[in-house]
Amino acid sequence: MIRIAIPNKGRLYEPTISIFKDAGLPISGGAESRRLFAKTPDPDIHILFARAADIPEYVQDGAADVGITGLDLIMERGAKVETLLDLKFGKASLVLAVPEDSDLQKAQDLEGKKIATEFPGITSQYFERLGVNVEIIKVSGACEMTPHVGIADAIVDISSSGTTLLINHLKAIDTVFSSTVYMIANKESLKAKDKILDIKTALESVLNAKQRRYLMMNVPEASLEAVKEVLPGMSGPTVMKVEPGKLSEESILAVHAVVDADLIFTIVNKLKKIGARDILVVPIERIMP
Ligand SMILES: Nc1ncnc2c1ncn2[C@@H]1O[C@H](COP(=O)(O)OP(=O)(O)OP(=O)(O)O)[C@@H](O)[C@H]1O
Ligand SMILES: O=P(O)(O)OC[C@H]1O[C@H](OP(=O)(O)OP(=O)(O)O)[C@H](O)[C@@H]1O
Ligand SMILES: [Mg+2]
Repeated sequence: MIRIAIPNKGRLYEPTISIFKDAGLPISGGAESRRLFAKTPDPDIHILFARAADIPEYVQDGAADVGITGLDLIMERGAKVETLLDLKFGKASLVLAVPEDSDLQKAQDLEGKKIATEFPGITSQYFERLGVNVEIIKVSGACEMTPHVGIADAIVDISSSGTTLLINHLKAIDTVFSSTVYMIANKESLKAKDKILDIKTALESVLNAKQRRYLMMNVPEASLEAVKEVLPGMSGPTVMKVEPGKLSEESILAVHAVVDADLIFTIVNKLKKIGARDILVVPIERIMP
């Protein structure tokens, strides 16, 4: 049996549910129902809902074999786990920020100052690395308020859009840590349970697919070589003969290819110019190389 701990609420909940669904492991009976456990279509794979911040510990201790949570939370706990895969969502930075009218411009200017944070571990490592002595004040929320009430001179806090800093008249002067969500595993479980790597492969296939599109088009046979030049494809395009219709004797081929999502705009324009038509761009659910 494999137990996967996933966030039970907050920003990471929905995208985690969604990637498991796309990976072919839809989770039935979500955390909205206040349940602690849920099932997947694989009778061997069970879900445990937990606070994102507690997941590194659960995985380290073996309460869960696999966990999905933010790299910042994993580092903060100093959890001894295997980091298997960057899932690329839940992007956020831990930034060092000071009041916007402050003269403090860089970490070195904070010698002897007070820093409020929800991440004392990562923050103290950051200042130690720079050889700057600071006093760390641990808070458990509303960190942005602390410089304005004399509790701290600066903060290290999560920033994503930057809106919260702006509203609270703070400016970031350095990035302390960049975080995304990771799949982690218990070290012993990883050695004993092969299926953990199958789960990793399934999640990886969803990430691969997100960056690609399936392109379908009809091409006059005479344009095939030109079309092939435009299509970078994973391997060469698939080419199929289209049965001639009643109205046209022209020899038409159906061409299919997988292409990089970032290149779609350029490629489709080129294809139109060299005679491709009936072009369809389709999302892909998973790609297993
Ligand atoms: N804008 C953001 N604010 C806070 N955390 C974020 C943000 N974007 C991504 N994250 C990541 O989400 C994780 C924190 O998730 P958590 O569920 O603890 O907080 P939350 O989504 O703010 O929920 P809540 O604070 O309501 O419990 C961290 O790994 C963090 O890096
Ligand atoms: O750069 P932004 O997009 O504004 O996001 C950053 C803010 O979001 C988080 O707070 P959250 O809303 O989770 O409230 P919390 O402090 O109660 O966790 C985080 O602690 C910052 O305050
Ligand atoms: Mg929060």
